[in-house]
Amino acid sequence: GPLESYKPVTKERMSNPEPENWLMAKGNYAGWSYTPLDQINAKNVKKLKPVWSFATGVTSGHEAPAIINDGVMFVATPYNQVLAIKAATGEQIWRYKREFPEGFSAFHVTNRGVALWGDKVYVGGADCKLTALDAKTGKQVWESTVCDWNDGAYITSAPVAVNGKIIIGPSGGEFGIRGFVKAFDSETGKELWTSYAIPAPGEPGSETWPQDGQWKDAWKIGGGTMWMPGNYDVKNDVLYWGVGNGSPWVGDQRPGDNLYVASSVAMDPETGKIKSHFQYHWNDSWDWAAMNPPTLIDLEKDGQKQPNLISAQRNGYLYRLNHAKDGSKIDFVDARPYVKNNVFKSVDPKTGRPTYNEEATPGTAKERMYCPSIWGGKDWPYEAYNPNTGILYVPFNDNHCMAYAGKVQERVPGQWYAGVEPQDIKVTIEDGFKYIGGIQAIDAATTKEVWRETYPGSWNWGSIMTTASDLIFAGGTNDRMFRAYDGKSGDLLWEFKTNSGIISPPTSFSVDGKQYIAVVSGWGVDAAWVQDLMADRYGWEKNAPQGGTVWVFALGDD
Ligand SMILES: O=C(O)c1cc(C(=O)O)c2c(n1)C(=O)C(=O)c1cc(C(=O)O)[nH]c1-2
Ligand SMILES: [Ca+2]
Repeated sequence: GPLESYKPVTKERMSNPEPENWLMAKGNYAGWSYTPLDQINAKNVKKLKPVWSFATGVTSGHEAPAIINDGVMFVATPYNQVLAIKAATGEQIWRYKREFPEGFSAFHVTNRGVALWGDKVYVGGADCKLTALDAKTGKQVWESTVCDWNDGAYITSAPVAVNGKIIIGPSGGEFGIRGFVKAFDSETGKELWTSYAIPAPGEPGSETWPQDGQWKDAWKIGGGTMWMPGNYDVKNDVLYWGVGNGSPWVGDQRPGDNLYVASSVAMDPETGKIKSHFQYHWNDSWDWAAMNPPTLIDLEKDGQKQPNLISAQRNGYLYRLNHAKDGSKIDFVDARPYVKNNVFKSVDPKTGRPTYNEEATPGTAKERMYCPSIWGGKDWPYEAYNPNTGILYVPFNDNHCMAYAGKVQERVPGQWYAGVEPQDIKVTIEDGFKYIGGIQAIDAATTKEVWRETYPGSWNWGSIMTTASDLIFAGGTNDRMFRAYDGKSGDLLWEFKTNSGIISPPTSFSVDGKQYIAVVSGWGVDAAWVQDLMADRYGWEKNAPQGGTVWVFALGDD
């Protein structure tokens, strides 16, 4: 039956999440994917055993973390389902399910999880809906429309709950969408504001788009979808959000820098106003979205304040930035490649602006080979930051490149509009490659690599979680493994083969003083797409079996 009691989620709790809970996608507003729990440690992690598992009954890629509030777990699945489960025992409390409308399809049918606020659970539907559910019963309280799926937009993101607002951005960067985020009132579902990633003519930044001529309307279909959850600076009340790739991918069909494509933006959560930005690369022509916002860190070394934003971006560079407290500016600090990038000839040490190798910049009817490929040094999976050690853990993919030649496509609402057909993309793997996927541990204070793990036979699509006991947990490989590593040395300490491959972020919680680790196994979407390609071409293992299952682990007796 329904829950008798439920602990409401307040601003105070979201700002300082209790160690026993995992109240939002990345565990805290800063985006750390870190648990303060430390019962499971390097000495005892070998005793980790599954305590329960639960088949969601759904296929397609499961990218939602298990969100936990006071012993209640919420898991979103592809195809518009949400499960509420007793976190310690695996007993189902309720299941919410909503059918897609007739004729609906989306390029990525996946979901990156729920948001919690008050006594409700919020979930985005691929068909452009944002739905509020009663946390006790799973019954719908309100539903609002975020985007128009007939136009090619769809939702995969987890919403972000800030100050009683539910904030979410749709996808559609390959369908000629003009990206945006919207905020809704958590109680009523009333739409409060919309913030576009691409300025309209006359707005600041519009001068970076064609003003006249053949491409003068490029801004209306210019991409820049804001399809991953943002991070939030609670103390200073500033939201940091990521902006995706340019549309079409071919940059010469939208001459100019194209703000705020491939940028991080700082926004006022009250109004959605963009206060400042940093653009990682201008006139994106590589599908190198900057959809993940930087991780907010607070580091001091030798009495010196360190840069307060860090991220491994899809373009293959690791960036450190400094934001003004009030969000009014974002300064470049430094950048270095963490995988091979053959496009950037240099990066201006003052501004961070790259110069390009034209030989690696595709254009209309101009085929060029570039590295990393569209999936980047790192696609959407979350990096993790351990505040005790100052180490950033980056799930990465290296040694992959691709070539394409752009063409002018007519934009038809709802249809593919990348300026190249998917079957004409030529993905190549570097001759004699030793690995593709891996994990890099990077000291945030120096950007020096501390260790790296590499996967000879797999890409890595696994978000990372780090713990107060200095372990990291990650899946992401095609062999269905879920693993624990020593965060300092990178030594593999434990692994467990699940039903399918893991592309959902691991989380941790405790009930009655006992620590658990949760992860959802369920291979699909781009991880599966690229593995099919590797199987055909390099004889890799065929795809991991499909099917979503929630796994929960705890220490056993031996
Ligand atoms: O431009 C966009 O709007 C957009 C959306 C999404 C998505 O919503 O999942 C992906 C991408 N782009 C993308 O470029 C990409 O590589 C990608 C991988 C995945 C995935 O779930 O495995 N989604 C997406
Ligand atoms: Ca994209």
